[in-house]
Amino acid sequence: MPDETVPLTLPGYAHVYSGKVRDLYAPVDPASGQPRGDQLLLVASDRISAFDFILDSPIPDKGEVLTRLSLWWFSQLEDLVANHVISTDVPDAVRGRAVLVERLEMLPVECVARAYLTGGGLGEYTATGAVSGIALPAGLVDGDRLPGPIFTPSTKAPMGEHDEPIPFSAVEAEIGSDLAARVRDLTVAILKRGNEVAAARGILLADTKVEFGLRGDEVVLADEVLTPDSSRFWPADQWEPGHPQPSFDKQFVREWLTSPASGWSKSSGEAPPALPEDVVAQTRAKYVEAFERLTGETF
Ligand SMILES: CCOC(=O)Cn1cc(-c2ncnc(N)c2C#N)cn1
Repeated sequence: MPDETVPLTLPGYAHVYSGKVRDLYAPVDPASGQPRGDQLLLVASDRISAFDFILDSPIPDKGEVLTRLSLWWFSQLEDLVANHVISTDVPDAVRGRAVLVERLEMLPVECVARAYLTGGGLGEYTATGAVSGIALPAGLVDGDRLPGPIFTPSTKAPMGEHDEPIPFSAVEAEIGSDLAARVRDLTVAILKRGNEVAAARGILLADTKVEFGLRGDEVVLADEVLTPDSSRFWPADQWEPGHPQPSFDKQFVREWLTSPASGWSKSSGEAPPALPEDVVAQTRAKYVEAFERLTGETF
């Protein structure tokens, strides 16, 4: 298992940035020896995060499963929005879990849409009756489906910090009203389409986070799209509003980490212990199941 904690050395590529579970590289121009300014290599690791920690136990194939799922969604969404994908012809060391993408002028907004009320959105609703300034019907409980997906943007917080919810007016102030309306409408449409496809396969997408960049005046979908890392995946057959829903992909991890068997406490502030092999295997199987159910392909 490669060491997932440090960026890989990829001959011909310069490391640009590491997120919690993905790393960004730039191809190096052989003539100048400088990183190219027009392309990036987006590499998904097998790292998994839970309770805001990056766990010591990588999940084998997670990077490849989520990369292939994101690529499938990009193609499913091409009628709605252009995307940044150039090629999957990438170095052998990251084959299957990396994508060569067009470097865009990224918009400084985490574009979140919610089809169900939970997490931070539920907290805001409980306190104010609204989410991102959007008033919602009274009496909603954790896990309730919203009348329709709503746009609930956030700031792009530095690594390790939580994104801050911002009202639509702040997005307009940041990127202008026209562009704000375009990314709002696209984000909602992406989640709507995602749930149309996923519901028929027994999965509910409670919410999702997408990122857009600009290619001139054109809004282009970047980053990853509708994966279990960017969206809450819920098993449809266990959906029951009124309490936190089980996660399609992270339930085994969460249940073991919060069980006496782990010897760990969420409130301890300490890093969680490594996962037992069976929890790793069950979690891998859930990522593969989500991929196979949604795409109809065999991993
Ligand atoms: C470690 C992973 O970090 C991210 O994916 C966030 N991020 C995306 C970009 C980006 N920048 C220009 N063009 C793009 N096509 C992209 C993309 N995707 C930068 N950070």
